[in-house]
Amino acid sequence: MKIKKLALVRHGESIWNRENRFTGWTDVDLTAEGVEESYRAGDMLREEGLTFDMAFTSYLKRAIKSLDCILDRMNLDWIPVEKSWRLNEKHYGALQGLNKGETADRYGGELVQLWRRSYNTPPEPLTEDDPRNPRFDIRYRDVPPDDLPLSESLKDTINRLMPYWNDTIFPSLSERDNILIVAHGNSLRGIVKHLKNISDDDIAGLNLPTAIPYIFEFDSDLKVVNDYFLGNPEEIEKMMKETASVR
Ligand SMILES: O=C(O)[C@@H](COP(=O)(O)O)OP(=O)(O)O
Repeated sequence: MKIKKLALVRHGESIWNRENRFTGWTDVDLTAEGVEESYRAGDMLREEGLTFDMAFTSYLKRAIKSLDCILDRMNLDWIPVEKSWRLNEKHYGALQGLNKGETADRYGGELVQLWRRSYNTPPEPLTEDDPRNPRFDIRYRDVPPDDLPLSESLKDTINRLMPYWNDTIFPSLSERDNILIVAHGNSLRGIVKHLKNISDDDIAGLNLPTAIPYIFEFDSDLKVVNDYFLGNPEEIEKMMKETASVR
């Protein structure tokens, strides 16, 4: 039986990850460590003997540049890459740019955790005239304006992600052997929730560390038969705890 593989990788550390700020759709770059850990992710995938026929990423440079680093280390710079705004991070609304720890001090840790990890509750939206409204950003000019968010819950993120998963990413697995998605903490949590049928409550407990490949194996009927992270389980556990906290 031919096993097909999907690798999910959250981008390497971004400048706002380092500064502990809510990022969402803000297009911040990688730190030097973020570049290094993305290269390391490429090494891990190569050493695992994996190769990919196609890759998908978001419209945000922290994911695009991480993907480039991974493909570079795998000598796969040539494979087709498709970008979609639907793989962007959850839109963090008016929280974007704020320090996560300071926001918890101001509003209380519980409310901040609700904004970060609840399934249904979006943060306060940006105002329509906020210069950060994605309608003012040329990269989204082909997206129907009503589809562009001013804030999102995980549920909203999944709702805009699933059409792309169902119409493009998942069908590509029928034609290809292995595919790679480099995206974001919350957009990838949406994909994992779907693939593992995780409940709305339990998905709050999944915290994906930066640049750690998460592999899903599919049988010939494209049913998930196995999933595992690459790397040292104890270190990954520690990184997940760090991702979960607001510091
Ligand atoms: O938008 C952000 O701040 C982080 C996730 O933050 P949390 O939901 O973990 O607070 O997204 P990413 O760095 O994966 O693009």
